[in-house]
Amino acid sequence: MQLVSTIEPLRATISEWRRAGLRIGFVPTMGNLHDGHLELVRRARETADKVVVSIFVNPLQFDRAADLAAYPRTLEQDCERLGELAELVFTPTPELMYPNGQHQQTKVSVPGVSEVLEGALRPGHFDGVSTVVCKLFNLVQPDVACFGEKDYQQLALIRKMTADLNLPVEIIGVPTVRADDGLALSSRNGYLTEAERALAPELAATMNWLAERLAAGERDLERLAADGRARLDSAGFRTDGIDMVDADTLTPLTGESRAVVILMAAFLGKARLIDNQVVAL
Ligand SMILES: Nc1ncnc2c1ncn2[C@@H]1O[C@H](COP(=O)(O)OP(=O)(O)OP(=O)(O)O)[C@@H](O)[C@H]1O
Ligand SMILES: CC(C)(CO)[C@@H](O)C(=O)[O-]
Ligand code: BAL
Repeated sequence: MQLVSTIEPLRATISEWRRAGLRIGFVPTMGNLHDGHLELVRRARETADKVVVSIFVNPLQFDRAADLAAYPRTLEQDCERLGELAELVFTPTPELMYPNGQHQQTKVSVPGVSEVLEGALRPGHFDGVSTVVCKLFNLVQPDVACFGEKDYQQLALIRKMTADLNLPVEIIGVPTVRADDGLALSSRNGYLTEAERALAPELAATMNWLAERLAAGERDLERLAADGRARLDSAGFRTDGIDMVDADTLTPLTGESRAVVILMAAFLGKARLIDNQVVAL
């Protein structure tokens, strides 16, 4: 596996692969790789000849400075975990990605989806995500890119950006990888104390409970969200958001809606955990 941190050798390798007619798969990450990330890499492998993984803790998408400072950076361990699963790992610095500083950077902003739900809770977050992913797509020039369904709204944002800008990249969504007790794998799980980690599966359990009630025909969404919030808060979480919206449009349910997505976000100690589940209507 080739480790590259500047643009010139990245472009040289990509050009060589493209000239040889090889199909390039891409998995953007912020590092601290776990089995969820490896599943994305395996999925990319299935469809591509060469796989590129980027590891970049993108300052543009952090709305809290403390969150950015604390974010785990474990490059050596990440490269060991990847082994030969990827041909190239791209690890740019913030200076390389934003040479004129973050304020002077041209931004990509996806209307609608970037502003609601998680976008309203984390101002500027999704503009940071769409901007960095667009730049990474231009650098890596992948045929296909894999994103986790765990970040449901992010996946919707990337799909819309790719379609709206006619980017020649196929986007694949990969189902959430979970620990045996149901907790969605996340780099931020590492912030949990042992006691908090034992409590953490309650987030998925509460989500499943809401999903069952929806599947059984309950439609009072305000009541469901309030019940979910009460259950999480009494278990020791600080609920940040529980939303139930149209799974295709991320807007309020209508008579036309085919499925609802439950979007959960809650703080547990220092960690902000998210999860989601789609329920057919
Ligand atoms: N449990 C998981 N299952 C499947 N995909 C995942 C999982 N966790 C993260 N991903 C995906 O991996 C990609 C990189 O995500 P990222 O590096 O932010 O990891 P993360 O574990 O979600 O970290 P964070 O705690 O910051 O959210 C994204 O497409 C994300 O959706
Ligand atoms: C897609 C991404 C790598 C962009 O920085 C990030 O938002 C993530 O890790 O999900
Ligand atoms: N996994 C989404 C990236 C973030 O939380 O900043």
